[in-house]
Amino acid sequence: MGKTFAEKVLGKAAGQDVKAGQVVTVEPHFCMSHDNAAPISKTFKKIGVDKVWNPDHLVIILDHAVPAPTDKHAENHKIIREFVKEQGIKHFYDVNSKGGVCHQIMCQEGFALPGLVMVGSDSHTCTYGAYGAFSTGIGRSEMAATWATGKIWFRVPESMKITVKGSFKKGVSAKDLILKIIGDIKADGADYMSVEFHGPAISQMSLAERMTLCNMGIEMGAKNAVCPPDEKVLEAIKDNAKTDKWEAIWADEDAVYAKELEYDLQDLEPGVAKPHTVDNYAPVSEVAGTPIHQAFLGSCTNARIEDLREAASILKGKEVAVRTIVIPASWKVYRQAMEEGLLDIFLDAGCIINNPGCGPCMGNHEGILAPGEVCISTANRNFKGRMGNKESFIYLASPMTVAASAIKGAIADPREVL
Ligand SMILES: CC(C)[C@H](C(=O)O)[C@@H](O)C(=O)O
Ligand code: SF4
Repeated sequence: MGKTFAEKVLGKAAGQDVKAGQVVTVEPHFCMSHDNAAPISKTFKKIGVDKVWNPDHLVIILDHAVPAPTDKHAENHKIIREFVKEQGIKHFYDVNSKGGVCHQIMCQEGFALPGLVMVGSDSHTCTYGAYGAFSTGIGRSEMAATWATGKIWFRVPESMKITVKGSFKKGVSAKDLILKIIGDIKADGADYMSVEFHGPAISQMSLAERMTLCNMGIEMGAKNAVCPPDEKVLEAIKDNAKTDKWEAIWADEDAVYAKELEYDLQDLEPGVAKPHTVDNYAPVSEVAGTPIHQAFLGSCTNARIEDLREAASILKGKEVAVRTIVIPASWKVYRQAMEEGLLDIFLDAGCIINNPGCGPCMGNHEGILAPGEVCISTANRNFKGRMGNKESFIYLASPMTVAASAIKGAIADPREVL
């Protein structure tokens, strides 16, 4: 009987033949933390060991509130810098022009690699599945213990196979697909499962699109989400892989799945997640005309160069009707957008551009909403209070839908402006 991706990768890491349901202990390859490395370092100290098991396996990226918006944030960053120095951690991305949103940096800088087991103290660590890694978010105490021991246990997850065929129609993108899937199976539809994306449409997708899909795996409860490590992945990592310990691993043809779903992109239209849950799906046509006060084009879900290009294609030569905040996923993306003239398009349209980081995605700074305000956002969560105020409303959508809505001042179908 064939094996799933999760069974193969965790089996390899554990050095034994494993099946879903079995518990394994493995050494994760990279352990990612962001601003929460400060509380993790405090827990780590309490464990009673002086040094992390291997500083080269730790990656720390400041992104959640950068530059520090309050003295509390500044103190956190200071604690992290001291810890990084004390432990000799070389993979540290401080508040400078090499950084950006943690998940973007992990993929862009060659940490996300096929067949690696990776953990992060952030729920969207599942993003690295776009590069064929088994990657998952863990809690802070668990991260502290992993830093100390170099070990973590997992129950090998059951798997869900999502096969996608067809190609995106004009104005429709990977974000519309993942919002639709989550709307169909709901926030707990893939609880503790390894979600594998298969099919010809996935091969056609860029790594940016695959990252958008895998990024939102956690919003349907998945343990991890993953795409095949094909030629596109191998090409992307060939010059910057941070280790040679990776291996292109994929599920067997005859693997056994707990659940199987199929989507045809021909049937897909632009969609949104309505307030206040990510699985509250509606086709954009159903909510078109809803007035908005702010548009946000950013976050680890949708702020790569491909996303910015799509938004710019709609904003070019137009003017936004509401405040529109653009935050490229990293400084590398920022620079590329600058060179391609996209930043000029955004500025000419009246958008503002903030420094790469999480920005207002989880309500830390740079775009908090007022009571009663409505925001359309390319991020991945729309829970009550997520952007800083419990009386505000967030619609999640694709970069194209966000751009079209910014121009209208109300939720709009991008197909009407393209
Ligand atoms: C702050 C962090 C732990 C959190 C997460 O785990 O995802 C955040 O990034 C989010 O998107 O809600
Ligand atoms: S951009 Fe948003 S979702 Fe992504 S890591 Fe930052 S806060 Fe979390």
